Amino acid sequence: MLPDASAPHAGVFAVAYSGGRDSTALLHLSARQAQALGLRVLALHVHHGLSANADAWLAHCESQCQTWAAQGLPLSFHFRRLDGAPAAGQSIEAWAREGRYRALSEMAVQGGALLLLLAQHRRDQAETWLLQALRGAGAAGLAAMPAHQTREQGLVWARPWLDQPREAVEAYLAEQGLSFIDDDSNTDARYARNRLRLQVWPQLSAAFPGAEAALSQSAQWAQQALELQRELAAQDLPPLCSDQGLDVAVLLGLSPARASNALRAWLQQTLGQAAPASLVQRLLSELPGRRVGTWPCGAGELRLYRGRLSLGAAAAHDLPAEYGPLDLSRPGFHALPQAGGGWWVEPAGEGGAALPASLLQSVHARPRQGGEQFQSQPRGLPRSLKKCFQAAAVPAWQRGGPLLFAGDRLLWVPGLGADARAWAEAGTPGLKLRWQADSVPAL
Ligand SMILES: Nc1ncnc2c1ncn2[C@@H]1O[C@H](COP(=O)(O)OP(=O)(O)OP(=O)(O)O)[C@@H](O)[C@H]1O
Repeated sequence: MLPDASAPHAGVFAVAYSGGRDSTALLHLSARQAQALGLRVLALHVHHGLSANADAWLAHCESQCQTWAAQGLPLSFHFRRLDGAPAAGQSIEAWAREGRYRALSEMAVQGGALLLLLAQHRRDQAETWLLQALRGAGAAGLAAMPAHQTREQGLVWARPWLDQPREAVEAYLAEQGLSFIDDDSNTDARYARNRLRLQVWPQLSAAFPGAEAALSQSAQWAQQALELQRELAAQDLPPLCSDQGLDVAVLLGLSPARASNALRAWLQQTLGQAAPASLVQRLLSELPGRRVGTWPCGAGELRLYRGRLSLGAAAAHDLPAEYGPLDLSRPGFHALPQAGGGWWVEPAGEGGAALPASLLQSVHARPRQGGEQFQSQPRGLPRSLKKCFQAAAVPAWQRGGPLLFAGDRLLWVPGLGADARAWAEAGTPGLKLRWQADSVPAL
């Protein structure tokens, strides 16, 4: 059992232990150093359930740790089995990596560790750089693996051997007479890293003996370049961004490289993940000179309207016909899946541009049919919806969603709000509605 997480402390650290060559050496050396320093080590193993040998690896790791603990090394062994399966479109490798990271992080935090060590070394770093270069990566990919990184719950993930040659790890294993697992999948040529290791690396390092050191040095330069890109984007983005989206004229006023950097950073922030290079390139070539436009982005779309680029859900489904009666008189979210969204209903003080709850007890949702008249101010006149949308500068995608009626009386229109003829009287509490289309799924 892992100790209780409630009290993380510097006396414990964790090592991710696959049982392979590198993490065997790292765990053994760390445990010896921990012994000298009076610290404790958690050896963390993840059973992916993918190989027929996974049970044997788990058993090997457990018994190795028991042996070392019996010899007086201050370590304890912990493991987690992954369950589930890759999501549609997700590679087995990506699924295993995500699951492994999550399991390692949870076990480390649960065990009270603030530091988790991984055993990648300089050869791994050089390979990662090459693999990224072969995919056409920019600074973010070429930066390869960071030496340390603070992640969820303040846990620091560190790779203390990134500047150590693989030979140093092998020499340590030989010197200590340590045994380790040889993962059979390491020879599977379907994986790009294995092809690189088996077919390319021997020839590359024979022809360029300094390749490992040089490529991992390049990764360090790329890390610096990446930092600079981030710092520049942090300066450039605030004046470009508002609730309405990204100011395209100001973006395009930047130098091309700086505009591309700011756009990538904005997309990353907006989408919660890096945007495909093809989307960034397309936007940079198509945005100049455009006044309006839409670009598919995952299941949603990026939209240009009145000079601002923003992300929205793809156009809401049209309501097939009338729907109701609906009771929207209580605050909260009222879903209408048939129309691809729902209404947020919120109290709005007394009077003003809000609807009385009594009117919302029994309403009908209808698609726009043409000819509807909307009145935006109590002293105004009803006007066509088209004119009202234009006057209020409501972009096309905010006009999606059904209209609300009480009988034949128009109460509410997405993007415009409550019709002034239906507003709650002064002194009467009112409700405000907002249409929310279903969220935009990830890319
Ligand atoms: N199943 C696992 N359980 C715990 N940690 C793991 C596991 N797989 C990988 N790791 C950690 O991630 C590091 C990188 O793993 P990867 O498989 O990419 O490298 P590797 O060079 O084969 O390492 P090793 O020789 O230690 O297996 C490992 O050195 C180890 O610290």
